Amino acid sequence: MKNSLLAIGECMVELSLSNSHSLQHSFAGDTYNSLVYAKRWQPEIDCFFLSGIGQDMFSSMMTEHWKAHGIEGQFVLCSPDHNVGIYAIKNDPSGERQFDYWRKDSAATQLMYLIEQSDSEPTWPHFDLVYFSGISLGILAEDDKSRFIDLIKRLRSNGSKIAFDPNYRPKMWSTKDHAIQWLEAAYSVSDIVLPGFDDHYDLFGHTSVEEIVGYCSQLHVSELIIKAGKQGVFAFENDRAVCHVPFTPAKVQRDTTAAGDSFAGVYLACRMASKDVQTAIEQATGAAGLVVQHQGAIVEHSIFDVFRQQFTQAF
Ligand SMILES: Nc1ncnc2c1ncn2[C@@H]1O[C@H](COP(=O)(O)OP(=O)(O)OP(=O)(O)O)[C@@H](O)[C@H]1O
Ligand SMILES: O=C(O)C(=O)C[C@H](O)[C@H](O)CO
Repeated sequence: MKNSLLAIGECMVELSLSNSHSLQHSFAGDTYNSLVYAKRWQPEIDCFFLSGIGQDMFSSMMTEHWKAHGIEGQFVLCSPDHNVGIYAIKNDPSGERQFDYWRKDSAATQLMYLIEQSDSEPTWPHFDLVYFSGISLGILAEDDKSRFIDLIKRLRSNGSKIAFDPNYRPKMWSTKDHAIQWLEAAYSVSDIVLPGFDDHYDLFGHTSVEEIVGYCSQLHVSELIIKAGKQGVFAFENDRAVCHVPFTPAKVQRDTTAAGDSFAGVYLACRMASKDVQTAIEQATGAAGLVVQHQGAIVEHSIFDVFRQQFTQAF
């Protein structure tokens, strides 16, 4: 059992409309969501979040949220003059989500400056697995993106395994080529990559799983998990097909926010607990199938735990 997981990225205030048309809030962000689901699936994993927060009211409420979810925030850095970001979820009648953001210049965008200024990196322990995403990179200034990739390289050369989800958000990139440049940099420093088929279709025009595998092979990705929507999930290890897990539609699709994040969190937690790739995908798709039935990124703990207990009995 590998025991420590570090996720790097941005957690924001999440706003969504409740049934009564009043606003409800929570705290979410793609890599943070994955961390919460990893912790819920394998509570024995020590889950750490690395980000920037501010001195605003929402920053303190956010760190309380982390504590309540068992997420260790001791490496988080506090900016004296930047606040945390906000996003709002809009759902269409089929539950597909769209986001509006208020995150420009948020504290998380200052991460590289905050790390360097605090000189905290030498104090970090070894992390068995480090997880980041295209959003973790996309929020950073151009120079900071290179420094971030260098940080990942250092963690990797110190023995951490690296996992990456492209989570392509077109608005974060000036052009597709800009996104591709950094996605390639991220793939080349990662061991496990979890792309959506749509990410590769939108960015490269890939229309088959084989094309995606061919592309990732050049970048030496050793564990490739392709989430291909209704075609299911395809797994490859060192370019060799390992398994295909078919899509099982949820009873209702209320809000697809964090479907991919919960998938990633549960998948990585299972792999850290030495489960094989197929079992990890089956458990991850099960968890994501629950998450889409609920509003917001993080499903209420009690509902999720009951689900996990019942679902994992079958394994
Ligand atoms: N309606 C659904 N029913 C069951 N499972 C679903 C449904 N929608 C998504 N999933 C599961 O979630 C996984 C990830 O979904 P998807 O690729 O749409 O996420 P995503 O676009 O990365 O989402 P996000 O960026 O919000 O996290 C799918 O591979 C599937 O296993
Ligand atoms: O879009 C982002 O940056 C977010 O992290 C918001 C959502 O929680 C996330 O996208 C869901 O995958």
